[in-house]
Parts: sequence; C-alpha cells; structure tokens
Amino acid sequence: MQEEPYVMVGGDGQYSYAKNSNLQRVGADHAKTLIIEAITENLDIDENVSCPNSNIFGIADLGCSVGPNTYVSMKNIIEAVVQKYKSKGRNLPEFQVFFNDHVSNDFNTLFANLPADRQYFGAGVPGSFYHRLFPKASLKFVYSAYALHWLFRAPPEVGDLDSASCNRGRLYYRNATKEVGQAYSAQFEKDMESFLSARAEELAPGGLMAILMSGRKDGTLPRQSSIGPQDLPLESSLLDLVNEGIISKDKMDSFNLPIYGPSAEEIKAIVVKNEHFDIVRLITLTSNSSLMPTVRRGV
Ligand SMILES: C[S@@+](CC[C@H](N)C(=O)[O-])C[C@H]1O[C@@H](n2cnc3c(N)ncnc32)[C@H](O)[C@@H]1O
Ligand SMILES: [Mg+2]
Repeated sequence: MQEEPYVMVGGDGQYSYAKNSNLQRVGADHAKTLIIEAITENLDIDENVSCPNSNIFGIADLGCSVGPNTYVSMKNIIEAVVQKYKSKGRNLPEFQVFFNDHVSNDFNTLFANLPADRQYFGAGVPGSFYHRLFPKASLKFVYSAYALHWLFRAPPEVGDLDSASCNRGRLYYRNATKEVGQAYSAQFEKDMESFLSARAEELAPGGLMAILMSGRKDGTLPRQSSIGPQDLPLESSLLDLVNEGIISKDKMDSFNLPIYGPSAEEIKAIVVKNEHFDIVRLITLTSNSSLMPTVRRGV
C-alpha cells in the first residue's frame, strides 16, 4: 500500500506553515514543563555500552516541518538535558539534532532559519517516520509534535465505494458511522505499531520519547473527535462543487483525510502491546485535548 504524504506549505509567505503554526506553538509551550520534568526524572544518562559513542547525545524531531516551533522545542530539550548532566556532575555531551520530515518538506526554509546561537549540530533526515530512519540505538531522545495524527494513509475501506464502511459525503470520520470510526482507529493502531517498532531499534536503552499530538477524551468514540471541525468549511465547499457538477460524487465519497485523534486509552493499549517501551507519563492537556505520552526504551 502506498503512503499518502501531505506536507505543510513551505517558504515564509502569508499562507506558509512558518506563519500559521501558532496553535501548535501554544501546545508546545504547554508541554515544555512536562518535557523538562520527564528529562529530569526519567532520562537515563548513565554510561551505556549499547550506545556506540556516549559522548554524542542524539535528538530527533519527527515531523518537524519548516520551523519555527521545532527550534524552540529543541532548545528547551537541550537545556533540560544540560541541567540533568550538570546535576549529576557529568561532562556535557555534544548534541546532534536530526530534523525529520517527509522528503517534500521545505527543508531549505528550515535550514535557512536555524538559530545562529544553537548549541547543537543540525542535520536533516528525509523520509517517513513510519519506517526506520536512524541507525540502531543512535538516539537518546525522540520528540514529535502534532505530526502523529497524520496516518500512513486513510483506511482503504472508507474510500471504497463498494464497502459498507465507505465514508460518503465526508472528508473525515467526525460524526460519521461507527464503522468508519473503527476503521480509522484500526489504521492508527497499525501505523503506531510501525512507528514504535522502528523507534524501538533507534532509541538507545534508557532513552526517552515524548510525543505531543492531537487526541480526544477517554470514554469518547472516534466520531466525537475534537479534530475535524476546522475541516468542515472545506467539506461543505467540496459538497457544493459536487452539487454543481464540478467534481463527481464518487470522487468526493472516496476521498478521506488521513488524520486520526486517538484517546489516551488507545495509546496506552498500543504501547503495552508493542512491549518495547515503558510508559512514564500519559498526560491529556485539558486546554485543547492534546495528548502527551512519554515512553522510555527498556534497558
Ligand atoms: C502540523 S505539522 C507539525 C510541525 C511541528 N512539529 C510543529 O509542532 O510545529 C506536521 C508535520 O508532520 C509531518 N509528517 C506527517 N506525517 C509524517 C511522516 N509519516 N513522516 C515524517 N513526517 C511526517 C508533516 O509533513 C508536517 O510537517
Ligand atoms: Mg469521503
């Protein structure tokens, strides 16, 4: 099955991600204290034989887009790690930050605006985070913000005109049938399993992974998703185009956005089943229903 990659608008013009990512920035600001706490309390910085060069502290931001949020998050993470090393009386490592996103992401804009005073060596890593991206045990900290709600692809059955689960007249599973919601949930489980298995190879034992993502409250159904309302104007515009005969009804019915907002319970069940990570925290930010699971690679 082919992946369906959608990237953010590049450059720094009026409609660029760089100028339209304040909501994500607010989420990352809320998560800052939580990340610092997780690093202080749960990051294992003891010398580790399985990490080839323990003087290099590798950090990856998966789905970093074009900035500027990634610069702020990387700075916050490094400051917290430096504090941890200092508090343990350890010599500081050298930091290497890997900025990952889809191949078609505007890496030029990302690189052009890297902060001049950065305390790390930066590198771009193109490719989907649903596959392996890094050598074994080469990372100590993995971060990903507002990227994992992008599925590998929309579940095929919701776009299949012959299927009972076809998501007719909708772009998305909000307010859709139970079957459509379940198909999205199953796709998320499958994708998250691929994501966790790849990261289990790449994260050094004792390393941490902090994920910030859109989600929904425990005890609610997928169809009650809090993400989606912002896509309703697009959905109704497309339906107008169908009614005016400009696009075909079949095209509209078979198209679906590959986005999913899980509940904390769903994430917990997937991490437990995967067996490579311990959940050190699983926080729901009440302000915007964002979820923040932090997991630790088993030693
Ligand atoms: C909403 S942006 C978030 C950017 C940034 N992390 C922030 O918080 O501002 C989501 C990013 O995830 C990237 N993304 C989605 N699926 C991906 C995948 N499978 N592999 C790598 N990047 C992906 C998109 O290309 C996009 O740049
Ligand atoms: Mg549809």
